[in-house]
Amino acid sequence: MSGGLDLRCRLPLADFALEADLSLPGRGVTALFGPSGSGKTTLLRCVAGLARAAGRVEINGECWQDDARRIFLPTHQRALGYVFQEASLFAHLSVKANLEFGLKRIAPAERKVGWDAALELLGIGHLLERGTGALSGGERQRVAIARALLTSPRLLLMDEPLAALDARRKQEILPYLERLHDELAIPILYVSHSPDEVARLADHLVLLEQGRVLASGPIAELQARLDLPLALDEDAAVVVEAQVLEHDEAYALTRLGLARGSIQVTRKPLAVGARARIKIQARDVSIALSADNPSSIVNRLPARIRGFGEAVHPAQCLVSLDAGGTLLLARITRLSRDQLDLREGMEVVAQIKSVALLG
Ligand SMILES: Nc1ncnc2c1ncn2[C@@H]1O[C@H](COP(=O)(O)OP(=O)(O)OP(=O)(O)O)[C@@H](O)[C@H]1O
Repeated sequence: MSGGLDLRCRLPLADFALEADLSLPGRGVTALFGPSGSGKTTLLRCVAGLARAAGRVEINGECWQDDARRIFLPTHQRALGYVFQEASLFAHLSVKANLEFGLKRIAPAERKVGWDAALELLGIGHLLERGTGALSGGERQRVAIARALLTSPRLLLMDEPLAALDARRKQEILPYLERLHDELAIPILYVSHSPDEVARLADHLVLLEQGRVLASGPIAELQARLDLPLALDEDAAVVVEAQVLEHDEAYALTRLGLARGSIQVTRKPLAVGARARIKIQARDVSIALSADNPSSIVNRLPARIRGFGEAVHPAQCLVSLDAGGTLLLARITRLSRDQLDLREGMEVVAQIKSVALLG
């Protein structure tokens, strides 16, 4: 395999065994998601060479481990950046000196992320002369990420980088992480417990359970699957990539284009043509048999029923829908399903009551 991340890791520990075979995209953010103790950190440690799993680790054509060929690069020979929950900066050095430490590890000819680019991406140019003790938690984390980037990694490992921050700081730092995602070609493996973070940042999702891969795939596909725990969450939702088509100033609405068709959201300060990631919760999607009936719901998309699943509450069921290539999840009552006589393959209208713009 030349492109992408090829991870085959087997690591038996005392009461736990990691067994992961993953082929992941070579760019963008892959989120590792799963309950506490499912093996997320252990997998990152195996990729970093900090834990000695059996198997193979190949990053966009660069081999870091292949037992069959007796290759095992020690961590310091793997071009990776590792960002932890708590930023591990050198306390006695200024921000600038911390960053220079990252940069100096790489010969100038091999640098892929320049000094100015890293400062700009993380918005930390004004902090250079500060001591690390004079930084907020969010600033510390941005400096730690910039330091990791200055080592020009071929892979960035992030283990719950926002977990130690309060809600406000999290919101403050998320836009910077989104920029990394949009502007860098470096793939990111991102461990998180937070469905919100995952929805905002991830392109690809790996669900882990007890050391095994429950599912791996594009985020929208996994979120719409009825056989995975994600669909059972009270806040179950799908993310949808959309594009700003136009603004309707008279009604203060913005129209977003989907794979096919479009939806309208309250006026957003976005340029026409800009990409927008939106989240549609299962509880906000209802189903009608046709679009003929007048309704106050603005967003109504023709859709085909892909299947039904059980919901947590026995009064409800889940419906997976394909609205012209956009996958949606609806949570409706079983009573409505039977009264409307909904069946797999049926053409219906998905009515979307509310859409959240992420970011
Ligand atoms: N060195 C070790 N020796 C024995 N068991 C270990 C070792 N390291 C981790 N484990 C066990 O492996 C399992 C997976 O741990 P890991 O930290 O990878 O999970 P996680 O999904 O990252 O969890 P969390 O979300 O709580 O951080 C746990 O049961 C843990 O106790």
